[in-house]
Amino acid sequence: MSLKQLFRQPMLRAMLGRQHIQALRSMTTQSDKVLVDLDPKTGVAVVQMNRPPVNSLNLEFLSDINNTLDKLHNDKSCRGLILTSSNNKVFCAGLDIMEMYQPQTDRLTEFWKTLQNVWMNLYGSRLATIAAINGHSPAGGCLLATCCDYRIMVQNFTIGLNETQLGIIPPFWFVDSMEGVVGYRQTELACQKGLMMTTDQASKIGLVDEVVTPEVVLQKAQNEMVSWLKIPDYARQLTKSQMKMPNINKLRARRDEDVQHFVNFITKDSVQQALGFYIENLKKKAKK
Ligand SMILES: CCCCCCCCCC/C=C/CC(=O)SCCNC(=O)CCNC(=O)[C@H](O)C(C)(C)COP(=O)(O)OP(=O)(O)OC[C@H]1O[C@@H](n2cnc3c(N)ncnc32)[C@H](O)[C@@H]1OP(=O)(O)O
Repeated sequence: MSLKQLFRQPMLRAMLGRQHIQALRSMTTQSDKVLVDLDPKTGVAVVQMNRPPVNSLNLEFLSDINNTLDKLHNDKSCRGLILTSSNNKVFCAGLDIMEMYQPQTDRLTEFWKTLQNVWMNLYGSRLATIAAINGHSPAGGCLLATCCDYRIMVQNFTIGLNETQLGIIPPFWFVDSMEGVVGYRQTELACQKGLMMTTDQASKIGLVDEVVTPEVVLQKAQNEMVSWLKIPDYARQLTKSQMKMPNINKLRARRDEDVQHFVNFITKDSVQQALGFYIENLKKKAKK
């Protein structure tokens, strides 16, 4: 959907109002892939991922997400962030597989470093963060959701860290993110088996906090945010940082090693072959 079409959507217009559409327009001049609407009254920013067709995370999109997070973190009026998608079937399809297939090493390295930055920036955000998961959320999409403080997901979609099913290994910080939400045992099951869970299954293990219908997902996220923002920021932020810093420091200490592992792993012939088959199947499935 084009930006013009997006702005014309009655639901979006009603939800945001004229003033916000204006703010959204001015920020989209910086990136049309990440749409931001910061409500000056509440301090809540709705951030819509908008990279058609499926919000897959390539280097440029990740950089845009990172820049958006930086801007919001530097804006003192901003206290909360709701992360969602402009595509009402796919929240985020995870990493752009094309970044990993037959890659140039420099770009692959930059890609992974940027993903690490996004993770640290969102996972450790000073803002109260809520994922309004309005579509499928595999792999890197699930990672973004688990970076947030709270998850509200629309029924009848799927979510999970499915890397092992693709013959790849979820990095330790993907696993740490998941473990922080659902605990060790459920993470072990979910990650080793590469489980893609339905919204209901994810809700049963606590991977999502609320299951809702598509029409109300953003309103529910706004309502939930009100309760988070009733807590004094310093108390909430310090509590969050106390809980999240150990994992962030773990990645900081092993950043270069993690990049090296990723590059070595992805460039293996066997992994390239597996990715090639996977892409072929995705394309076949998309054509059907
Ligand atoms: C010792 C230590 C070693 C460390 C090693 C590290 C290893 C690396 C770890 C990296 C981790 C990876 C995490 C990832 O995120 S990998 C990506 C995983 N994502 C997926 O598998 C999702 C695949 N997509 C889907 O299942 C579906 O597309 C969907 C999201 C459910 C949406 O379905 P849909 O029916 O609405 O859309 P569809 O027709 O399938 O797709 C439309 C077009 O989009 C293309 N596409 C889909 N997903 C991706 C993607 N992730 N990347 C790039 N392109 C994607 C799809 O091919 C269609 O394209 P086209 O129209 O045919 O051109």
